[in-house]
Amino acid sequence: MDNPELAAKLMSKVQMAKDTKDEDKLYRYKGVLYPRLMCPEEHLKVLGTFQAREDDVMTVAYPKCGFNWMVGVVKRITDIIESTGVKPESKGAPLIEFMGPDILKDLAQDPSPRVLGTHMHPDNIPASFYAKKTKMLVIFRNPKDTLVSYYHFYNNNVVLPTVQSWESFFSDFMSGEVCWGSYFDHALAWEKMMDDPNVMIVTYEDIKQDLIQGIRQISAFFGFSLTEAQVQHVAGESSFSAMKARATNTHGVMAGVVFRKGEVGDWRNHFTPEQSKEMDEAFNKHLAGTRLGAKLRYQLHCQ
Ligand SMILES: Nc1ncnc2c1ncn2[C@@H]1O[C@H](COP(=O)(O)OS(=O)(=O)O)[C@@H](OP(=O)(O)O)[C@H]1O
Repeated sequence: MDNPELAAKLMSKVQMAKDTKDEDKLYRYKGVLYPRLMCPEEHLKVLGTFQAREDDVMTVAYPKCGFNWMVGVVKRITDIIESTGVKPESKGAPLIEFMGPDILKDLAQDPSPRVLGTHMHPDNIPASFYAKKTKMLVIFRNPKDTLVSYYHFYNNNVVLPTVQSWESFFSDFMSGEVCWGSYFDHALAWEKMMDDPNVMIVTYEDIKQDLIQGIRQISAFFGFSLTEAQVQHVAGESSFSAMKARATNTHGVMAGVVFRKGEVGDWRNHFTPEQSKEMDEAFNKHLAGTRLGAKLRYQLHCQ
């Protein structure tokens, strides 16, 4: 793995998970479930004091919406900036809620631009990101594929409890009883920020359809100017197969857990007609008529 410190840390979490009972793996903080081994309460408690910078490069996503993909893209873009002499090295896992007080202290010394990320609900992102007007790239994904990806993630990730059944996970997801809370709560909160010039919302499905255009938009949003050849290079390095091939280096023991299938529409292999209808109704109830709902092109990808 590129980062031996991160590799060792991930390995130690895996070991700890093996010694932890399933019922102890999650806990609730302010009403929302979180994975205890990755972000214990002391991590969440110090988040409020996080000092963001105006030039932090921030990626935000509800779990399983394509966070690692976008972080991969952003890292490739900042690597290019680095190699032109603007930026020295960047560190491994960028989720601020996984860091804890010591790593956060070190991070304060890191040179800009820092590549950061979070799965936190927008209301729980440290206030300094909003105060500093830090640019935030948000990736969303259709809820049916998000649910399927999350189901496999729970089952393959030792830090999370194994789910009892597909049916029970389906119902937990629908009621928001999963880590980081309800998909719909996150979506509705971002919907309110669609006009914020410091927020850019993209969808997994649109980026999958046109990665090159996505990279052009993302680099322009963060104020990085790439040549067309550099855009093509980043795209080549950010395809699912390229990222999966590098995953043992970039994600250590989590490689196979994070880079699973990388497709649009896998929900068709999992959902019963009744579950599909239930999700359609939930989507209509929460997101029909919203701009984020339209952006997700639900009818195209989920019906
Ligand atoms: N390069 C690329 N192209 C297409 N798809 C990709 C890519 N990288 C990751 N993925 C897929 O994204 C899903 C994981 O989402 P996250 O990274 O948000 O998961 S996490 O919550 O941060 O663990 C997960 O989706 P599923 O395969 O459907 O489970 C990954 O395979």
